[in-house]
Amino acid sequence: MSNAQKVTMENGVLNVPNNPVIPFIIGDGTGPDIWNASVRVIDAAVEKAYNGEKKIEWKEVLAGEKAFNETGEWLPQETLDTIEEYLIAIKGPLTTPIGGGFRSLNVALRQELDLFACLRPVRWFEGVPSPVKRPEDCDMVIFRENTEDIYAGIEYEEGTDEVKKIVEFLQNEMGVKNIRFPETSGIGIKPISEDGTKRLVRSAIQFALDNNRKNVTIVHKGNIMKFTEGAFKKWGYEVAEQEFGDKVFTWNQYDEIKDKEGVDAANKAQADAEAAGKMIVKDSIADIFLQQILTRPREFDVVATMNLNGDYISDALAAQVGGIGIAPGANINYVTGHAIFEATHGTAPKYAGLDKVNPSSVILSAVMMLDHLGWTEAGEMITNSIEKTISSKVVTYDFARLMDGATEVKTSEFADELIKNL
Ligand SMILES: NC(=O)C1=CN([C@@H]2O[C@H](COP(=O)(O)OP(=O)(O)OC[C@H]3O[C@@H](n4cnc5c(N)ncnc54)[C@H](OP(=O)(O)O)[C@@H]3O)[C@@H](O)[C@H]2O)C=CC1
Ligand SMILES: O=C(O)CCC(=O)C(=O)O
Ligand SMILES: [Mg+2]
Repeated sequence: MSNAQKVTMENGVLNVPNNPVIPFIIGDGTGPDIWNASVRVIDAAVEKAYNGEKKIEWKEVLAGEKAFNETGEWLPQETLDTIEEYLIAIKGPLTTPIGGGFRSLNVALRQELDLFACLRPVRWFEGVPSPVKRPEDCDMVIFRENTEDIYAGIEYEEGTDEVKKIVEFLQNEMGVKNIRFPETSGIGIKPISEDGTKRLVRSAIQFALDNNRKNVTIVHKGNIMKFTEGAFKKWGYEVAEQEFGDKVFTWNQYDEIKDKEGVDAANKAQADAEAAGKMIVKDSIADIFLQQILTRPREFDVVATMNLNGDYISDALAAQVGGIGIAPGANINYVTGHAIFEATHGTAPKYAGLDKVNPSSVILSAVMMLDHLGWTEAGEMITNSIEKTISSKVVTYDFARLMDGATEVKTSEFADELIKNL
């Protein structure tokens, strides 16, 4: 008889039984290849780390093509209810059609379950091929706001009655004169709120303090989008100063001191704060940020940003440490405890069913999940095995094409190798 039980959360603390039920979504495209390899590695690590005393009871829930084929719905309510009930889940990538069709199921899962923080750690593993000279200098954690921004899906298609109404409202009631081609524009709306910003930046700062990270950078395009991205910066600094004032020093405080007392006083205030062990909270405009993470990655650590910036930054930083094949992530609501772990990459449809792509992103997402559950020994075992396997140059196609003397293996064979090296 199965002893499987739910993971629960009480007073902000997760309660994890030895046989937790964890729902999983297999994913579209390369999802099944990756999942079938990953689950073997996760189970083997848990078995070995706890001598069989702990075991995950996997519960499949449907989304995407498999859900549509079996139920006629892309994201059945039962899937949302199950994840709501069992708290922690893991998923493969899901396809989103471009320019029409249904809206992103990945985004829908995040919004429906209010998983407001998309956490994407970016670090280099010894031996992984990278386009930069010193990939080891890149060690960052992205906190991407996951429920707002243009991802809220408030968009009106060119030529429709809806867009006509919006354009007329903007022109007639709001005095807008600069819609360049009003007859042929589609319109998207970008909501960014104080509540949404503050809960995200609060989580990022708390994470940075708990994990002894060097600094938090608020990344925005506030010079152009003043009341959305600019407000994100303002509210971000407010959280930092009002809620973490004894633990952080902000560049906003630096600027205020500089304006009143001059640059020397501001430099001294920052130096004193750092000497007192305070963490720096700074900000960067998104375009220059994308240059500086390449040229001076050591200056950045935890990154707090909005949904679209976070999406771009995730893939750009992944490239720096070896690519999207080794880029894990988690979508978390720190208040309710709900979390869905998933890779940064998508379904890579051209490789679907070929048993070819790198499963490391999903496997490392599972490591994040094991750490989140407090099963750090199993997570560490997997991380060590990935390092050992890559160092021995046994890798999937994405790394093999960039490495001299590599042995290219299939997704399933890479998993075999990881299990052998646990
Ligand atoms: N969270 C999610 O579920 C996400 C879903 N998507 C969806 O996925 C679909 C495809 O999106 P697309 O823009 O092509 O992006 P993808 O991330 O799916 O793939 C782009 C490229 O990245 C490389 N890649 C992706 N996954 C792996 C892997 N596991 N191992 C090695 N290389 C990998 C491949 O590069 P190469 O060609 O160089 O070999 C691939 O062609 C879209 O429908 C999109 O909406 C996208 C992102 C996230
Ligand atoms: O939902 C999608 O199709 C894309 C999502 C995405 O790019 C991401 O989560 O980084
Ligand atoms: Mg993306």
